[in-house]
Amino acid sequence: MKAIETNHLIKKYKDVTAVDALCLSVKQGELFALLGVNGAGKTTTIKMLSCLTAPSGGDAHLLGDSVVTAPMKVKEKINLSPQETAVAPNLTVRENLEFVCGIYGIGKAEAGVKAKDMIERCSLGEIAGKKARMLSGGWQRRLSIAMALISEPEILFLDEPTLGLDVLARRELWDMIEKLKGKVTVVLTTHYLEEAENLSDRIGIMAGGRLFAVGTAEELTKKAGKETFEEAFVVLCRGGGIS
Ligand SMILES: Nc1ncnc2c1ncn2[C@@H]1O[C@H](COP(=O)(O)OP(=O)(O)OP(=O)(O)O)[C@@H](O)[C@H]1O
Repeated sequence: MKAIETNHLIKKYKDVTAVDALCLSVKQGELFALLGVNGAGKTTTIKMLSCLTAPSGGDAHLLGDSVVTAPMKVKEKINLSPQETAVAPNLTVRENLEFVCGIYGIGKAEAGVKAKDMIERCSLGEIAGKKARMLSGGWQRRLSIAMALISEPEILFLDEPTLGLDVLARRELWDMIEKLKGKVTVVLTTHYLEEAENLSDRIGIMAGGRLFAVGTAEELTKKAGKETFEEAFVVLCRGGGIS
């Protein structure tokens, strides 16, 4: 069974078609990057797949369940770390993790164990007692991802996980995401070509709500007849008529 299978998925906002008949398939355990220019439809795609917004047409199945007819079942299997880091500023890192456990109905004792485990897994030990508002952007993003992982999702969506981070913080976050490879299916959106190239198993290039090309960075570079992935990205986007 595929982790994600979309069938002509569409989202329209009045006269704007944000996502236009998207057909995409992601394997279980795969790290898939959705790459595209501003307004390409990446966030809208993630929002439909994580049941935050209903499609205007088409459907998507996540591990066999439809976002249209079985969104509650889908929600049990997925989680999302949104573009705007959603941490409670006045709670410590540990308290944020325990708070999320509470949302999932996990009792206090188990929440403590889970939070401790997540602090270890995500290497948050040195900041576990700090209030979230005192953390740098990079640490806040790491906490946000840890909070999304605590429900043990089979599919994790990361919307622009390293947006605005410095080079070092980005590399640290990459290490964290890399560790999830093969264990959790990850779909991330990004503007950074090197992020998609370094982290992902496959890349989908979106523009104007449509998916123009899918493949490994190497395959896409070859397909475009270019030396570098950056050159290939430009060619593939222009080929889609969005230069
Ligand atoms: N709630 C909304 N109401 C109206 N239009 C919207 C809404 N959300 C998105 N759009 C439009 O849909 C299109 C796709 O937007 P989306 O945010 O999905 O793109 P994106 O690829 O994530 O862009 P970015 O990289 O800038 O975040 C854009 O034209 C955007 O203006």
